[in-house]
Amino acid sequence: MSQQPIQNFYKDDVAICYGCGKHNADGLHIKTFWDGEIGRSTFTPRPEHTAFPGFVYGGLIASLIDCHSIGTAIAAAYDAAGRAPGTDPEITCVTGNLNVSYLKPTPMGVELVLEARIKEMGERKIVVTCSVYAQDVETVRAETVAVRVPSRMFKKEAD
Ligand SMILES: CCCCC/C=C\C/C=C\C/C=C\C/C=C\CCCC(=O)SCCNC(=O)CCNC(=O)[C@H](O)C(C)(C)COP(=O)(O)OP(=O)(O)OC[C@H]1O[C@@H](n2cnc3c(N)ncnc32)[C@H](O)[C@@H]1OP(=O)(O)O
Repeated sequence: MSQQPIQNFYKDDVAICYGCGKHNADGLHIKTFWDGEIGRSTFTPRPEHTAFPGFVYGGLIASLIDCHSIGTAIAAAYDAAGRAPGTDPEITCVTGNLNVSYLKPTPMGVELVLEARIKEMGERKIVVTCSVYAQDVETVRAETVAVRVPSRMFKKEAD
């Protein structure tokens, strides 16, 4: 298991994502630990993440899956290239597709565990599956298409 989450290696000037940017003070700070096979993450929803009494808002869960799956794709892509995370040239992905199945209501008040795996590793397209567990019960399952993009693609012209 990597000691540091992949998000620690995102470049400072772009690490402002609401879900996982270390420089977004109001963000969720989702962290992905990749062990070469599985990307793992944990998150304990706060009261403001409630959907209805006692249960977690599905949009919050989709956000957790989104950034964790993209983080898993990026970590796995560095691995597949035989490179240490964060080394140049930077590997960056965006979400092309996010498909979430809510299997059971997800309870508030417990730590959620996310496990993500690589289903397909292409040149540009990386397909990631992800399950969310609450007290060892799988409540949500998702499949995400991560698409590799040039890391400077979305930078502002002035930068
Ligand atoms: C929104 C800006 C984000 C900018 C980020 C940039 C830098 C950040 C740098 C470091 C940060 C590090 C990590 C990122 C941190 C957080 C991630 C948060 C996740 C998000 O919150 S991110 C926001 C939501 N996200 C978007 O805002 C995407 C808008 N969109 C586009 O920018 C294009 O639409 C794009 C690039 C997706 C594709 O455009 P394209 O022209 O490059 O793609 P192309 O046709 O060449 O396809 C190549 C292969 O991807 C497959 N493919 C393409 N699109 C697909 C789709 N929609 N569904 C399923 N598969 C798809 C094809 O089937 C083909 O597959 P194959 O190779 O197998 O043939």
